[in-house]
Amino acid sequence: MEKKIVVLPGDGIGKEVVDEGIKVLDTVAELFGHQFKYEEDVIGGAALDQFGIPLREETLEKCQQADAVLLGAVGGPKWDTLPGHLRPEKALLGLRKGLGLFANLRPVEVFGPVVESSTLKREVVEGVDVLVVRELTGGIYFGLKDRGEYDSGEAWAKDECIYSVEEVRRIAKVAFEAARGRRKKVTSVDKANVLETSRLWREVIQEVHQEYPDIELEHMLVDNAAMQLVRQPKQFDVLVTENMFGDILSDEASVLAGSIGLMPSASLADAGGLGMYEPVHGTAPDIAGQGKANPLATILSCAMLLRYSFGLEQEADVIETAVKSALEQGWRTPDLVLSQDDPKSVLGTTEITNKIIEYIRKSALIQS
Ligand SMILES: NC(=O)c1ccc[n+]([C@@H]2O[C@H](COP(=O)([O-])OP(=O)(O)OC[C@H]3O[C@@H](n4cnc5c(N)ncnc54)[C@H](O)[C@@H]3O)[C@@H](O)[C@H]2O)c1
Ligand SMILES: CC(C)[C@H](C(=O)O)[C@@H](O)C(=O)O
Ligand SMILES: [Mg+2]
Repeated sequence: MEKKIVVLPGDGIGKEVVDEGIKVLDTVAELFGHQFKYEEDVIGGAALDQFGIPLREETLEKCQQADAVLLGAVGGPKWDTLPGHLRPEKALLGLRKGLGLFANLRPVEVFGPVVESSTLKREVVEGVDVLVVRELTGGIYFGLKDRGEYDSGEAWAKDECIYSVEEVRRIAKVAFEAARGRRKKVTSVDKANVLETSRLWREVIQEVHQEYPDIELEHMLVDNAAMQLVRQPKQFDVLVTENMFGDILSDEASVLAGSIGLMPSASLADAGGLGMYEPVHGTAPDIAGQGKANPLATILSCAMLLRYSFGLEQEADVIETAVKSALEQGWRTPDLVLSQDDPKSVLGTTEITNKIIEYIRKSALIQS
């Protein structure tokens, strides 16, 4: 199979982890006889430094013509004082909107071997398998678009939260469809006791649910959901929510998995459309340049890329199994080690990737 992947490393650890993801994709391509062509471009702070804007029109066009996009992360202290429209993070929003990527899938799986990396009790997190379906191109992130912005020093600032019926309907369908292939339960998270957009959200979710009588639906207010997620996470199967709640709850859910460095994501458009794949975490300025960022979230995002954009199930499985094998054998990055007394073998970004590649090669050998 021949495919074109646009690679956008971004800033901070973005580049470090994306480099590792590409090594893994290259290994899979070699072993399974595929040809992946990469086209790299700058976005976020890197694009600001080079071109004076966080997202260039030609970058968006390149992505539109690609088969998939692999992204690291954007932002960092260097650009924190810039006005809103120049923030590196706006590049990400521009890409998501420009590519129509309204459905963000953030799986939260607790890998058995790293269950001790979670700060929560073993019996609470062991076996957790939640899919967060986050609406990605609506809500308060986009409401104020083209209507001006806050200038530091002004007496007030404003963000608008807007959702249309259609925006809610299409993400509801993604959630119910996903639940059909899982444990058949959807928890819709909103703030319907206060927000008008949440009242609309709840009504539309209920309406779409009529088409999915085989799926159990429950509604939960977001403050309670934040609490339930760490109190009793195994009650959740698919959790569907709006843009900002999904951002916050998915970072919170990373505590179940043991580290945000283990959390992959896929951002998808309508069925068959382009997909963008990125770790859930940011540019981690506190550890950037030290060779100790956990690349597994990006490597698992590459597996999602193969599965969702290229339909390469077996190749995706091989990557996921290799990640599990490396963890089972006790290999860890520093973020997964809670105590200095832990006897686990701690590896850097490149070293743990090399282990994953070793396991991928071994499993391909066994299968052939
Ligand atoms: N998708 C994105 O591009 C994205 C996502 C989140 C934050 N950001 C940006 O990143 C910058 C830093 O944000 P932040 O510090 O709030 O969040 P962050 O996710 O970058 O870091 C939070 C904490 O998690 C740790 N961490 C994150 N990823 C890790 C990894 N792979 N391995 C080991 N440890 C990891 C960091 O060291 C840090 O202690 C900000 O500019 C923010 O806007 C970008
Ligand atoms: C950097 C930021 C715009 C982004 C978001 O809020 O969506 C990030 O936190 C994420 O989770 O992908
Ligand atoms: Mg986030």
